[in-house]
Amino acid sequence: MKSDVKSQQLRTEANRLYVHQKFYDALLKYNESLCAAESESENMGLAFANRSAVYFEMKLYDKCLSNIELAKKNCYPEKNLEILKKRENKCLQLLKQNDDANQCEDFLSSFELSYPGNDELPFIANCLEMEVDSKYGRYIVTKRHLKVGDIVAIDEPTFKVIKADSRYSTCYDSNVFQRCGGCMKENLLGLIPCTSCCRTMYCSIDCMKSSHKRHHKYECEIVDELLTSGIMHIVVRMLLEGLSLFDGDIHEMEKFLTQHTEPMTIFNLNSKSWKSVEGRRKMFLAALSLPSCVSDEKVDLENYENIFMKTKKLKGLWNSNESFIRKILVKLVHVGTHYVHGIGGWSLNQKFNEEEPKNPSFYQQLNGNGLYLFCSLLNHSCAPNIKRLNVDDKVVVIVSRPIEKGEQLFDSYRPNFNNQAKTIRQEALMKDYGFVCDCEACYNDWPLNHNLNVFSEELLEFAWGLHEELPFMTVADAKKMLYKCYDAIAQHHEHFPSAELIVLQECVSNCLILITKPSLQFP
Ligand SMILES: C[S@@+](CC[C@H](N)C(=O)[O-])C[C@H]1O[C@@H](n2cnc3c(N)ncnc32)[C@H](O)[C@@H]1O
Repeated sequence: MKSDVKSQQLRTEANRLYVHQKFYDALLKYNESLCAAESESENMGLAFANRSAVYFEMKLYDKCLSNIELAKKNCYPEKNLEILKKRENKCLQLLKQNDDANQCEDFLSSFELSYPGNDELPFIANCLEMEVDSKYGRYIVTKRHLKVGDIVAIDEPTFKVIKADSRYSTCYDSNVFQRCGGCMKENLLGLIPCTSCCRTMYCSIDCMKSSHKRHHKYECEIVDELLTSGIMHIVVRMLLEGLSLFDGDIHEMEKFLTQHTEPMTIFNLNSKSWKSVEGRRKMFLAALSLPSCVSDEKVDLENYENIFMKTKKLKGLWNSNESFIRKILVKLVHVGTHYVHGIGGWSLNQKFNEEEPKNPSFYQQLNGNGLYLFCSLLNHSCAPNIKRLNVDDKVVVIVSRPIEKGEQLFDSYRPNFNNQAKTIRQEALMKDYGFVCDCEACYNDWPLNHNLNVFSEELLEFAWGLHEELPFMTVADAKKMLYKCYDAIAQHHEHFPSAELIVLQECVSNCLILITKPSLQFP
């Protein structure tokens, strides 16, 4: 429920954080205060104005000006206008002097495909193809030799949701107050609130309108429950976005799905048609075509039924076609449980602390969950030959060991062979994915970390030294070291699995994560 009293309280808390120069936490609180403000209340204007003060301090003059505009348009009290005007003038002067360099960064520009893209799917290298057999089901092979470090796909989520995750954030729900609920993009916390709920913000009116149409009109009243429901949120989101492709008509949706039963994968799609309803329907079909990994009986829909009963709209939907909704939910729960990947990223005020573990991956937080149709086709090996890297909401697929022409690309669904005993890995893979793993690590009983071979003490020392130094390196140095690691892994590949190569692989992961570290850090 929107509440001016709550909004005022939150703004007071934010002001306190601002005074102590805790600008990141202050912005989160101002955003929370904005979300809580009742419509046409001066609390909106005041929160936008105070947010502009934070941006001013951070020398983000463009953002400062746009927030002053928002304050003026949203009931900022006339009597205080002079203060805003002063800030605006100062801002305009300073903007002339220095370019606003601290805009949101385009990390993807550091990552481009290493080979020409597929004609229909330009984000997948044209050397990759899908094959099918009775052992693996569908899988991805390469039609050319791939080198360590090659980028072979930059996959986009077909469906995605923000996740409220308190693990590494300073403020519970911080994702909600720093990412757009529609496109999920980070925009330095310069968001506008949903007009109805207190837990959704957007980067623009366009994102707000499009989200409302696709899912938020159903989710708005139960957004708190959904945000903390884990996989349930993306399952419900997939159903609602699917439904929006049939203008909310569940019977039309059922008719369409009954007529289109042929399995589909991303390789049946053409990215040029993705914005059209026809294209989106095909994407929805591709999501529904993902095979179930465990039996349908294991899916319990009680929580789903409960959540549908919480709002009039969802209850009406459920009651209008319960048997079909149950059927499709079972399918989507399989998809949500076995195919959805976490979307990770850096916080805007994450700093390395000497006392914390020196592993950059520790500093990424979980921002959301996404369904990636290309990555969904990657089978498992306990010794994978690719690595997935989150860049914004995309997944960049990078070759981590040389792959010969005709060989399969393997991801890893579990801890790798060197980090977990074979029996534990195999049991988990059987339980969760229903197959017996006979990857080269399982087949050859490759050892755990402490029993790995060492072929060069010198290289091992170099690798460990780098591992220690990496968290404190600049992004430019991390980029240089990344290529050094790629070269060393390629050069000594025949020694795999050895301690040196395993440590170097971890250095590669850490270098890659460091490259996506935002240069702007809020205090
Ligand atoms: C994420 S999907 C991978 C794509 C899948 N092969 C398909 O046809 O859509 C996971 C499923 O693929 C199969 N799979 C994955 N890795 C495998 C492996 N190493 N050996 C056998 N089957 C595997 C299992 O059936 C598993 O439940």
